[in-house]
Formats: sequence, structure tokens, C-alpha cells
Amino acid sequence: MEKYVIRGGKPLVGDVNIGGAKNAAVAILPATILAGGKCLIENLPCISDVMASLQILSELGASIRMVSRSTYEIDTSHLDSTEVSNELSRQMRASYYFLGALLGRFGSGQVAMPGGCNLGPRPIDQHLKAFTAFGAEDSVEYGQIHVRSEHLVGGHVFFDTVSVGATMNAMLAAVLAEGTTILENVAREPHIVDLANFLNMMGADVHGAGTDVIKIHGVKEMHGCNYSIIPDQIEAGSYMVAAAITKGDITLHNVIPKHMEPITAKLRAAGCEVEEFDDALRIRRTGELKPLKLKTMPHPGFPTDMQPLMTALLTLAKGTSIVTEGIWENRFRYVDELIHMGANIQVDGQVAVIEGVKVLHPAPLRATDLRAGAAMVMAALAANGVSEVDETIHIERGYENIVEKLQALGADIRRVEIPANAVSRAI
Ligand SMILES: CC(=O)N[C@H]1[C@@H](OP(=O)(O)OP(=O)(O)OC[C@H]2O[C@@H](n3ccc(=O)[nH]c3=O)[C@H](O)[C@@H]2O)O[C@H](CO)[C@@H](O)[C@@H]1O
Ligand SMILES: C=C(OP(=O)(O)O)C(=O)O
Repeated sequence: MEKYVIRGGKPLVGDVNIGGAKNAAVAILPATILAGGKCLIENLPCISDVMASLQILSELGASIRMVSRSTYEIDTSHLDSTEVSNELSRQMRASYYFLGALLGRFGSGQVAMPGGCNLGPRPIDQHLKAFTAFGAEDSVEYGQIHVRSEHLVGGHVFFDTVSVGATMNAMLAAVLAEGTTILENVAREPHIVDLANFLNMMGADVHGAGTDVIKIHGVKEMHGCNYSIIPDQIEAGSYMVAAAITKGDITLHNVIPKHMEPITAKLRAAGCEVEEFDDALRIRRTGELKPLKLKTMPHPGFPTDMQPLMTALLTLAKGTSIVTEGIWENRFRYVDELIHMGANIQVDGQVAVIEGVKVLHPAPLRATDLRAGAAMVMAALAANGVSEVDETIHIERGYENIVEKLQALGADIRRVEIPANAVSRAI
């Protein structure tokens, strides 16, 4: 196991390249199953969720060739299994996309209950509702979810709640189903549009992604293609927070400024200057941080995955901020770690009231999940002195080369191996 040792208090300055979007990549990789052929996928982020997805594909029988660090050729012509192994299913949330893709191509798929960040209950009833509307049956036994259908047909689904995962899984299952599918009350995140574009490049007929109704005409077969994944909105937003919290000046490359708008608007309101270019953004802060009111919502609202990072930032704003979590029941578990650093935060249910403090103090910190972990790194970069962040395995599910990227911006951060005997003593 590893921890990050961070000596904070330095403004971060320079340029950073943003990788491909985790939440697009983890749906696009299972979607290659539908091609039954060769896909060349570019701009894949080098993160553990992507490595696990590639490993699942390989275990199902796909042949995989690494072309470069961020480009892989995946040939799904000859798969010989429709069951995803337990260990890999549980490593990440997005293993549920293998259900939709395997059902779509083979009429059967099995995965164990997916893992991912612990943000409170994470049901998959809306995924199963869509599969049922397409004529599939499901069973959940001994922690295994199995979906199957003799003959998949298009259907009309009105989702009870706006769900990224259910929208994408329904798309995966519907593209090869016979007839027309209409999905209403769907999610509109940039990764939904990216998946639709990828499916269409493979020969699918998907319309309306990015609005709240998606229409799909089932096609008889699909084929391989070359595709480049969109940049990661949340990784980019995290480096924007790094500039804001350290009074730095960072230019982010390989971003889509339009995707960043909900985050850019809030950071400007907090007193940062943000300049937009074609595929780059420059953010700097020279003055005081202003307090904010923000509520997380489905796209185009403020993304929940940025919530812990913004809360960390607002601990240093001059005045009272109110952050409301509108998506997840329990996404403030990390707040105690910030309180150990001297932050003044009161949480009541899904609302956090943050009284800004002048400084954060260094402390031993725990990455309770992926974005909470990133928030700890940001807080540690702002604190004068040495902090340590443990359980970095969560962070590396979603941030490629975070240590190296921060070092290149001038941060004093290093990865340190925790000796196995120290880990077993702590357990
Ligand atoms: C791999 C991935 O892309 N993860 C993202 C995805 O998670 P994920 O796809 O799991 O999140 P959803 O959009 O599905 O969840 C949104 C809300 O809907 C509820 N719900 C969801 C599905 C369902 O069948 N029933 C149900 O009630 C959830 O409990 C939650 O309250 O979108 C979330 C919301 O933007 C992000 O925080 C995650 O980073
Ligand atoms: C919650 C997240 O990821 P996952 O859904 O993969 O757990 C996230 O990316 O912030």
C-alpha cells in the first residue's frame, strides 16, 4: 500500500495535460463488446478502473494490444464467456456496464454486485427496469446479478430518477435489440453523449443524447471503429481547485471548456479568474476566496463528483458557504478529515455549512473514497507543513499520474510505500 506525503503551502503554477474521462472510458470499453470486431480506443486515462475494465475484456476472451499508454486496440470478435469474475466486478462501480453490453450482444450477462465509492445506497433498480422493458429477465443470487433474454426487443422506459449508469446501460442493451427504444428522463452528462457517439461510430442508430430523451433504432449488427475519448471534466475541475486553493496559476490542456462551465462559473464566483481557449483553460487566484452556495445536480448542474473538492476549497473562503449534496445520500463522510485540519464545517443530512478559516493545518488524512481523497490532497497542498494521505488506492481509480502531474506544477508531494507489517498492525 502507498500513501502520499505532501508538504503544502506553495502556489501551484504551470501547465497540466488532462487525461480521458474515466466515466466515459468505463462505459466505452464494455461497449466494444457490441462491435464483435476491432476497435482502436484513444485517450484512455491510465487509471486502475480502466486497467480493470481491460482485464475484464481480456478474461471474457477479447484480444487486447497496447498501442501506447493511452491507446489500446481491442478485438471482441471471439469472446468465450459472458460472466465477469467476482474480484474484478467488485473493484469498481462501472462493472455494471458489462451487463448491458453482454446482454445486448449475447442475450446473457453476469457480474457480481459492483463496488466503487461508498456514497450511501447505490441501487441498480433503474438499470434492471430498462432491461425488463427490453424483454430480459434478471436474478440476483449470492451477490451475482444475471440478466438474460432469448430475444431482446426495443422498449419505452421512463426512468424514475435521472441516472447516469441506468441511461448508459439501457443504451448498451438497446442498440442491437429489435425495433425502437425510447428512453425518457435520461441523464445528459458529457459521457452520455460520448458513449452515444461511440455507439454510432460502431454502426448504432442513437439520437438525442445530451437531451432528456434518447431514441434508438435497433440495428442488426455493429462493427469496429477508431475513437478518441473526451477529456475528464472532473480531473480538470480538480486541477482548477488546485490552482484556486494554493493561490496558483495553472493552464489546463486537452479540456472542453463547454463541459467545464458549471465548475468555471462557481470558481469565478469564488474569486478566481478563468480564461477559456479552444481546448485549454487558464485559472489563477490572486485575491481572497469568496464563500459560495452550491448544490450538486445532474448535468448541466454542478457535478456531485466535484463536491468534496469544492468543500475543501471553501474551508478557506472568507465567510459562510453552504454546500448541498443533491445526488448522493452520504457524500460528506470525508468532512471529519478536514475538521482535523482545523476546518469549521457542520453537516446536517445532505447540507454542509462551512465557516471559512484563515489556514488549514497539516494532518494525517484518509482518502475515504476517490473524490474525497482528491479533496484531501488539495487541502494538504494548501496547509503549511507536512500532511500524509492514506488509502490512495481510491484516488488512483480516477486520477492518472496525480503525483507526477502535481510535482510538475511545483507541488512537494511524493508517493511512499507503506511497509506490509505497518499495514497489518494498523488493521
Ligand atoms: C462510473 C460512473 O459513471 N460513476 C458516476 C455515476 O455513478 P452512477 O451511475 O452509479 O450514478 P447514478 O447517476 O446512477 O445515480 C444518481 C442517483 O440515482 C440513484 N439511482 C441510480 C440508479 C438506480 O438504478 N437507482 C437509483 O435510485 C442513485 O442512488 C443516486 O441517488 O454518476 C454519478 C452521478 O453523476 C457520479 O457520482 C459517478 O461518478
Ligand atoms: C463516484 C465516483 O466514481 P464511481 O461511480 O466509479 O464510484 C466518482 O468518479 O467520483
